Amino acid sequence: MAIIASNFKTNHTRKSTADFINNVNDFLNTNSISEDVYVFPTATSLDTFATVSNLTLGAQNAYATANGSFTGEIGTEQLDEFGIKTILIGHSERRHVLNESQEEIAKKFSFYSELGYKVIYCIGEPLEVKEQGLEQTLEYIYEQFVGIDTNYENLILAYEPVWAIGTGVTATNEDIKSVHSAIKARIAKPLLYGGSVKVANVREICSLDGVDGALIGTASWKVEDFKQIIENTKDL
Ligand SMILES: O=C[C@H](O)COP(=O)(O)O
Repeated sequence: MAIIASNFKTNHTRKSTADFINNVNDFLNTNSISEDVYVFPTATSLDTFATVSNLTLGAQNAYATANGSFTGEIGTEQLDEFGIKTILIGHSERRHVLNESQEEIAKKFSFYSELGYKVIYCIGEPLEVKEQGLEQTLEYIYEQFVGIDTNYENLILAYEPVWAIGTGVTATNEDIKSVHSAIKARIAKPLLYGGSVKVANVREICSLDGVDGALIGTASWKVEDFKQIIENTKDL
């Protein structure tokens, strides 16, 4: 059974997020779909929704704190208000656009894992590393596990090559298989693929050996497309 996750990034309003969640919830409920589905809205659109048990709302990011003086950040006090117990950590845009260091990421991981949060932990290499070959790629990826307890029970991994994110260029099946099998050989955790997953290729990608689901940005933001993605990966 595939795990399907939608990362809204900086898209959707409170209203459109609520419409999206309720629509997906009705879809899962009516069609008795039991895939694990995650939605990561913006922090301002987090809310309490009555959903089926296999639809989970998560935070795209939060600071390693309950509360305090961290301007612009949210902590567990704000997440608790909506019962949010799932978080993305190490996303490529946090690493490469917001310049979060591995040390900060590891600190965040420790904080949220100690609280029992489900963590979707992202790893992936930029283009200049990929061009150096598989060995360098894996070396780069393994550095992203420094300080991370990969035995943590509530851990899901997501391999997202930076060059494939939001570019429309999906990694080839061979690329995905070689990186996934190497990571899987080291870490026995569910492993999602992310990077230009689309309605048309999601089933093929999620059927590959070592791929347990997909973390999707762009192609998941229209609710009809996201429902089609869920439909396309049914019964895998
Ligand atoms: O979190 C999702 C990934 O960054 C993939 O984004 P994308 O589907 O727009 O390439």
